[in-house]
Amino acid sequence: MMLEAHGLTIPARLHDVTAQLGRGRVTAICGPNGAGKSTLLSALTGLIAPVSGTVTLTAQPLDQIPADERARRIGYLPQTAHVAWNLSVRTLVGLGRLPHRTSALEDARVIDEAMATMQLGDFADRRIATLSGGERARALLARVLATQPQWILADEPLAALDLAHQRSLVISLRQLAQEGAGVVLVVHDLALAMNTADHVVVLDKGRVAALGAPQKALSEQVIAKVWGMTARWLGERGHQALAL
Ligand SMILES: Nc1ncnc2c1ncn2[C@@H]1O[C@H](COP(=O)(O)OP(=O)(O)OP(=O)(O)O)[C@@H](O)[C@H]1O
Repeated sequence: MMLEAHGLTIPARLHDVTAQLGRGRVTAICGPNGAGKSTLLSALTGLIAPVSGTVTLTAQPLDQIPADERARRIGYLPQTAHVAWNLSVRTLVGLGRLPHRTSALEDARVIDEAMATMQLGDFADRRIATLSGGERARALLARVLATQPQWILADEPLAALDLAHQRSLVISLRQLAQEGAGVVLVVHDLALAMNTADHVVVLDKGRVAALGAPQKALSEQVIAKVWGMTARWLGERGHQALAL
């Protein structure tokens, strides 16, 4: 039930990165710009191959898992919100069903559910090009949810969202983790990572700088070393804020 990176190396991007990600929990990948977060996430989906090292899913090398099965098991939300075709929201979300061969009725039920989770009910017939950045981000995430993957790997899924939609997405992602999904998020907001994640991987210049429970991996010492900032955690656990 693990998605594991073993000694991943991609020259100038990742250096000997080893990390174990578990299902049933939310993992945050944090680090400064250029630290290798997006590279690690796409290597974990199998989209880019390391020069050395391997990624395994439940102990099986990712490159030995057929592409359609991989697409069913791992849902990936890239950082860019570019959509090549000006589809309706419902059609876009429906693309998430492509790796499955289920009935139209079942597909429709799952698509409705994914759109409801992302509060897209009113947008079903709208064209993607007419949406705001945050609405588009929610539609792309609904497409990932429509796949019902065991793993959700999302690169900055909260960046374009307003406060209320951030909150509701965090609750949905935590709920999915509770139901057994492995949720892996690239997150810049360290307070969000501290309050939301069960496990944090901190990257710095392509290497793992810290790893573990958020209190440990995002300690004031780690923040000083990796981000070069003097910062102090305030507030109670689960509701912490970072004072700079
Ligand atoms: N396609 C590529 N070819 C070569 N180098 C790349 C490529 N994509 C990214 N890089 C470099 O690899 C390093 C890691 O990039 P990556 O996008 O993984 O960082 P990141 O931590 O996600 O950054 P950010 O917070 O800015 O999104 C950076 O130095 C970047 O310039």
